[in-house]
Amino acid sequence: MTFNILISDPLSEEGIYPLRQAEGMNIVIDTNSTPEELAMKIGDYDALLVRSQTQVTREIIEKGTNLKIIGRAGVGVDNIDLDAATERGIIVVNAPDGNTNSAAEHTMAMLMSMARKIPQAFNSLKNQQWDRKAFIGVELKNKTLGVVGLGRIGAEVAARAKGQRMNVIAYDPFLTEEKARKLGIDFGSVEDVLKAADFITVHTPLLKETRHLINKEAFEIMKDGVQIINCARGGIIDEDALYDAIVSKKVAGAALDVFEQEPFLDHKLLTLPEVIATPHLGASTFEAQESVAVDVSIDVVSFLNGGLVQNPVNLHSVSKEVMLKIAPFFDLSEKLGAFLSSLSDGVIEEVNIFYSGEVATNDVRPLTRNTLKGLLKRNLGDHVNDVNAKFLADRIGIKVVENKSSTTKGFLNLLTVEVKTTNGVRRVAGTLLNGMGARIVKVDDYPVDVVPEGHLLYIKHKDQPGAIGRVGTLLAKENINIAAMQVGRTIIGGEAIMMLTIDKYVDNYDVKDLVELDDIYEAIAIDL
Ligand SMILES: NC(=O)C1=CN([C@@H]2O[C@H](COP(=O)(O)OP(=O)(O)OC[C@H]3O[C@@H](n4cnc5c(N)ncnc54)[C@H](O)[C@@H]3O)[C@@H](O)[C@H]2O)C=CC1
Ligand SMILES: O=C(O)C(=O)COP(=O)(O)O
Repeated sequence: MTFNILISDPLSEEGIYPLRQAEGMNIVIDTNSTPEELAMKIGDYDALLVRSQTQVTREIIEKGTNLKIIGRAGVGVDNIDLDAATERGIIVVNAPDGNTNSAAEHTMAMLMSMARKIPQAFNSLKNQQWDRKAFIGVELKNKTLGVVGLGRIGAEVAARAKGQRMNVIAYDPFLTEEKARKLGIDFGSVEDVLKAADFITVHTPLLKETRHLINKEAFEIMKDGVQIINCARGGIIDEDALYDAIVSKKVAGAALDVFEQEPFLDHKLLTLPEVIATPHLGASTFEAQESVAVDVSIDVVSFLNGGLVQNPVNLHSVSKEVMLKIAPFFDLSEKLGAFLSSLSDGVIEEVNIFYSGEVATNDVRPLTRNTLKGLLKRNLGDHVNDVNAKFLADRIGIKVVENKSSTTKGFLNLLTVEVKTTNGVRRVAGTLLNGMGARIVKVDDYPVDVVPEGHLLYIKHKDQPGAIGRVGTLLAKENINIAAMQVGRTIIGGEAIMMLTIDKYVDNYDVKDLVELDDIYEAIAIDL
């Protein structure tokens, strides 16, 4: 059997050795096609291998009628429409470890070049200027580096910065005090990091939550003269806000490897002398390119030959028998996890999943993985799936416990998920109603009956006349329309909760005025 493989971004020739060596692989390297040309020819291929430049859009995926696997020789999969791939049953694999070191080294190179104005000085010298006054830099020693996103690359950067005798403070939703202590760094909220740092470097994926994480408001709370690095993804920093912050002298320097729109030839940030930049070179070393290409090539060969893959991004792997019995619970389990990821705050330490009733007689591990996927997706993005969710939870240090029982408290089946964080315990329970789909039936100790979909608002309030009216009035002022509402309480006149389904996406900031009301204790936006 012969498989047609298309490589549409430049990959290391040494790295694709596993593909070249495997039998039956017809490899075509074509790195010059326009998106239209790619869409025309993709139907001929079984596998597509890319880096960050090829935009693997829904259109391309839908035209890939023979496509079985997409290999991303690198980390970020934001150039691949994962939903479209999953819908078409196309597995996406990436190479998450191969370029960590290179990206961390590039970040340090950018940090040092920026601090000592090396690119600017070099340019001046090339223009036949011997100018020693214009390029006075700052030392790194004893300065504070703020790291936003302490995953693989962020952690490597933190370790290197300590080698430069810098103090490091980091924020990551999965960073605990204990972990920070072990790494010899400080930890705090995003605000703490932004306020304390002389240099700030971001290392998160580009997600809904991280888009413009560094915006006008963020710049305002930073130290005067702060310097910024982005070697992660364009879009994490709001480029217009960065431009204004540099012009106003709030920000003294910026080192950028990635941009909101790539590639480009002209960029207004590059007109500022404080900005140094590289054209997305973080992973561009011989070592990293060989390593990531080897990793995806091995996965592509293995997958096309019916084997397992090491780095699946969207694979749903359950046996047929298990699938038949538990498949109806997949969506509910993911939504319970997603619900709790919004409801709970603090660092997640433990997840307890209680399976009751008939569902508990099955192997429920795929449901557990799906719950974890829902729970972790908010911070880790779309590369979390039911295959890698447990692995990621383990890696982060989250204890996961499955409990089974026959007691269902009146329901045929009941799934209860409980999350312990550094700030307390939160719980949500759901069931499948015969012929009526999924329902959330309990939030913490409060009974409710809520369809787990769309835009929800959880509000905890004092059970007294007028509370509901005040919430309605305030939401109306914000032009937020209520589509459905549920109230739950355990005792009359005590604490109670409202679960609202609303017509548009809001975040916690949009509903912050609710908690200013005397009888409202919590207001949390939940998007399912
Ligand atoms: N410039 C380049 O050529 C390269 C860029 N990258 C990019 O670097 C970034 C980091 O990559 P890795 O470290 O491998 O990923 P990773 O998945 O190991 O780490 C990302 C970390 O960001 C954290 N995070 C998520 N949301 C957050 C938030 N709102 N605030 C703070 N932290 C948050 C996650 O908890 C996770 O620990 C990615 O965007 C990746 O695409 C990676 C390699 C090369
Ligand atoms: O791995 C990543 O996320 C990167 O950004 C590297 O991108 P590249 O493969 O060099 O186009």
